[in-house]
Amino acid sequence: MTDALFPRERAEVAPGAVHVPGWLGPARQRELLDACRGWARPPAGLRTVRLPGGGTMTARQMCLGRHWYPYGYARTAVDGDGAPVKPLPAWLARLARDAVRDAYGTGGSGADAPGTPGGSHTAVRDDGTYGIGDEGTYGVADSGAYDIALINYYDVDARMGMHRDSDEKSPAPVVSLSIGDTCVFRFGNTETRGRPYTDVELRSGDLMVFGGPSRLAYHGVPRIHPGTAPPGLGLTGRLNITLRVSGLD
Ligand SMILES: O=C(O)CCC(=O)C(=O)O
Ligand SMILES: [Fe+2]
Repeated sequence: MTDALFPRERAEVAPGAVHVPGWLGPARQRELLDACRGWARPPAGLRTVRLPGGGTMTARQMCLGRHWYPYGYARTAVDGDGAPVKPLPAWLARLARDAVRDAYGTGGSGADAPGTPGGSHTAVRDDGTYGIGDEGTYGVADSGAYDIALINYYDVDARMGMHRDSDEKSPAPVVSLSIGDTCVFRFGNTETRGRPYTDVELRSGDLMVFGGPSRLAYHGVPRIHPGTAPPGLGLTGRLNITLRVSGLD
């Protein structure tokens, strides 16, 4: 009921960090969920990530394109079963580009309406670069294609501590897609793990893009709200897909 009274709107959480609620429609969420179930199977499937300090991450993870481990990228699951990482499909790389366009433009057409132009104020320029207004390209202009996906699965008790996505060489924005249970996503600043930060509720289908001045901001997931996934989706817990440009050869 609250949804109907107060529709959630696109919001710039920090400069270059944009939340687009409901960007993925129900059909697109189900497609992504099905794809994730396939990628989660071995080889190089879902794994528990061990941290150098001896702890483990509570969110379990799998990767496409390149394998992320603390703290770098490899072509094989070096801290898992050692198998070659699965390729990032072209459709997922295109989805990332569309996400950047829609987050930094004004069209908000959503991923269920492919090809819908972003509107007269779209931030996609003639030379193919993006930006909010005239503030800059936020690192997209010179970047190559989106070539990495990190996919995190959170059960009810999983969290992610405040960290920066800093193992990529490209300044291109990080694209984050959420499926399943709602979470609290904490978006902070580039200096410290602490305040100031903004807590954003990410629900199934929501998009977050963070680039430009926010590309290296600390962020984390302090909490999952159990049982909040859309009833028809058939997922217990939360999946998050972050898409990145590696800038690696
Ligand atoms: O689950 C999320 O929303 C954030 C994931 C994240 O920060 C990461 O994979 O680096
Ligand atoms: Fe991150």
